[in-house]
Amino acid sequence: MNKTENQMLVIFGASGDLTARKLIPAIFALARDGYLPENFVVLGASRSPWSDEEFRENVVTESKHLREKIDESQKKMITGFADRLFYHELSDDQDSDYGPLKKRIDSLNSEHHTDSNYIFYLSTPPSVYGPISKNLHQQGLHKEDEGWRRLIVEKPFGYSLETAKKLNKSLHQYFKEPQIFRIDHYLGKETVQNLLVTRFANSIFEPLWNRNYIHHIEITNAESGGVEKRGGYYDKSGALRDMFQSHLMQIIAFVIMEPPLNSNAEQIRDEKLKALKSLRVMTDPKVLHDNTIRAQYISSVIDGEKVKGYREEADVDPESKTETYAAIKFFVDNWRWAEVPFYVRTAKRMPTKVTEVVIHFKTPHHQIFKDAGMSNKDNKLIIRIQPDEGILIKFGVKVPGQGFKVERANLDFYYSGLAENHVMEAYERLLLDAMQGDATLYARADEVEAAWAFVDPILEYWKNSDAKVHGYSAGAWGPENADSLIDGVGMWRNPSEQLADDPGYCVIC
Ligand SMILES: NC(=O)C1=CN([C@@H]2O[C@H](COP(=O)(O)OP(=O)(O)OC[C@H]3O[C@@H](n4cnc5c(N)ncnc54)[C@H](OP(=O)(O)O)[C@@H]3O)[C@@H](O)[C@H]2O)C=CC1
Ligand SMILES: O=C1O[C@H](COP(=O)(O)O)[C@@H](O)[C@H](O)[C@H]1O
Repeated sequence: MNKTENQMLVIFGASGDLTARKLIPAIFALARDGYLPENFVVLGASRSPWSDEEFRENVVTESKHLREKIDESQKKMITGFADRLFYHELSDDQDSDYGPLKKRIDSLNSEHHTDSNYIFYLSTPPSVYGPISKNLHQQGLHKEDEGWRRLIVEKPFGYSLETAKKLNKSLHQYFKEPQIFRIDHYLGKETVQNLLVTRFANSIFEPLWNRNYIHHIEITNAESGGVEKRGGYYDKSGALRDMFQSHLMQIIAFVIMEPPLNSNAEQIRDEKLKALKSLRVMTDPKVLHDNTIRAQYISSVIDGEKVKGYREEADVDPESKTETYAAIKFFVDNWRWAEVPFYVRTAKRMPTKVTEVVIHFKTPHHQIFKDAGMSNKDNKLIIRIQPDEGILIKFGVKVPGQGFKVERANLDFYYSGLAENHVMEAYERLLLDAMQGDATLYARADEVEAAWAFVDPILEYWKNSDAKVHGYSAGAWGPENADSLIDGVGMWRNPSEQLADDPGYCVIC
């Protein structure tokens, strides 16, 4: 295990939703599981006029988010944990606020022996990432003379290629690239990391991982929830910016990248960058028309309850054209993937919450059992990212008895079946990595820009053309024409069922 040095975590946006819902529960879990160093404190900073005590109550002792995640035996640890939390009020986020903030950091550092090692976590609206970094720089808090200094930046990272470049430029004025950790919580998911292991640690997969054996690849990211309380943010963003540009592009990069020289952060990120740069950027309106679909959920009844349509959600423009469903077909212009189509869809208000990658293999060139019941779409590798994290392989077996009747069979693996099956939450894993200075699972500046370079023309096309915003009933698998995108190769897999329920003989369950 890497060493976690004594340190202080300074969270900007400490009074916000993310801090209470994800960050503090993740830090608590790290403390509970013995991952924190001996000397460790959290300093929350935001404009709400809270005391240390109020901060501790709001995010720890009275927090429903933390209580939901822990059992009776862990409740005893809460008080000791809360004592490691402090709060500093920024009066109105003025430059003049940062002198007093620096003093507070210095005094906590001497009192708690955090060895001048600081992580600054930007969990504020993106518009203040630049100003906060500038102020930290002005106070000399970027300098690594005594301890080290790191900056974690939340998503969204930019709104377009241009704004992402501007943000990178602005952050690079104040911090060096190796100090900057751009978070993408999907990279913290165990099964996303397992994509690399599946591919590069198994000689039964890697030799097949190319255009010679793979027919097409399908990725589904579905959420059953709607926009919840984030209508204001989401209406300016949409599914392509919110999920595709970040999380799905990272998954795509892991699926298509070449083997890195080793598992070091820079080697992996170099290969991801090369992979993202090899996506065929679509600019021709006809190509964009034929290969992209956008849609919005419309009001419907789910389990006897009426569910609002997207345009009726709070803080959403009643005439909004923002997509809550996006499906994109694309190609990758390199030797490994030439002519292999990729189909990726992401949406809110689908029948279930699921994320999976499906590798569809080609049929054997010479088929001696084609009249024996084996359809040509039967060899699949399904990598289930969430829920029921695991892997399923589908292949043909002979039905016992006379003759050669072929049926599909499943071979599956579930993380839940492992004796050691504690799957770390994404934020736990990523925070621990940043505490240890490991940037492998964080996005680099050039990667983020490469992802935007692919997405930008689609957004531009949707904004400027009259490309239709289709409707789909909340709780359905997208608009009626969703299948038209993929019908050249079959149908979208229905991922509603648990992996094990997928039809086929269960060979090892
Ligand atoms: N919530 C979530 O599930 C997710 C959030 N994110 C990202 O995390 C970040 C925070 O999100 P979330 O917690 O939901 O947002 P909230 O609106 O709940 O919180 C924002 C926080 O920033 C503080 N803040 C607002 N304006 C300023 C300012 N000018 N200077 C300093 N602090 C400011 C607010 O506190 P105060 O008013 O007291 O200053 C508050 O603590 C955003 O970038 C979001 O996109 C990413 C993924 C998921
Ligand atoms: O970043 C985001 O992710 C969530 C989905 O995350 P998951 O881990 O629950 O799959 C999404 O709901 C949100 O809109 C988006 O901003």
